Amino acid sequence: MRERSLRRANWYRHVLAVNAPVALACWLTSGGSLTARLKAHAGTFRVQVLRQRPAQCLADESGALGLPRIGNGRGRCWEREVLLRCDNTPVVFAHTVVPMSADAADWPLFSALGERSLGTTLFGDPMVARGPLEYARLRGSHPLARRARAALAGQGIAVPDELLLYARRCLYRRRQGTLLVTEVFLPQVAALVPKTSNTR
Ligand SMILES: C=C(O[C@@H]1C=C(C(=O)O)C=C[C@H]1O)C(=O)O
Repeated sequence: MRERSLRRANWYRHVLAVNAPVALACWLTSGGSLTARLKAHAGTFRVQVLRQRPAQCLADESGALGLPRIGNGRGRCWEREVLLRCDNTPVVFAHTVVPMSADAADWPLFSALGERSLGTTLFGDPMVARGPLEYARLRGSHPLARRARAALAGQGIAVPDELLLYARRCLYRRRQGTLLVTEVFLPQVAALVPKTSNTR
């Protein structure tokens, strides 16, 4: 039972429940496209694709996606993981899953995104409905905390296992499809400042 709890997070509808530092709470609760907000805080912005592959949904994702509980309780999905980089500094580890059962017409651009931001396809499409944000504090044992730390380690950036990472997730719907985006905010995001209007 303890092993299962280490792989899951408690997801809350209100950001106060995770007691995030103020500098992070502003990012966790920001409305609209995260891509657009990050671009407003950086000279350069990049989506670095880490992987896009078939995978099993994480233990605390199947329910959010409305997938039936099968076998070990986790359904098959398409998984996309990226680092969002501002002025080449990784600031967000993003993990997106789409149920394998989805019709290709539900998310027509998802499989061929490459380094284009997923946000540009979600926020530009009137057929996409966005659900409420949920927030969590990820312990070091959570799979997404481990993957975020591993991604940063691959860039020569060490994040201590004991450092709590704050995340948010949002369920998107289009036609009959669902898509779950989880964004893990990395410590470096707190240092971002808005570009001034006369910044070139
Ligand atoms: C949902 C958005 O798309 C962002 C880009 C992602 C990607 O390209 O995989 C994933 C999550 C988001 O941080 C957004 O910009 O709000």
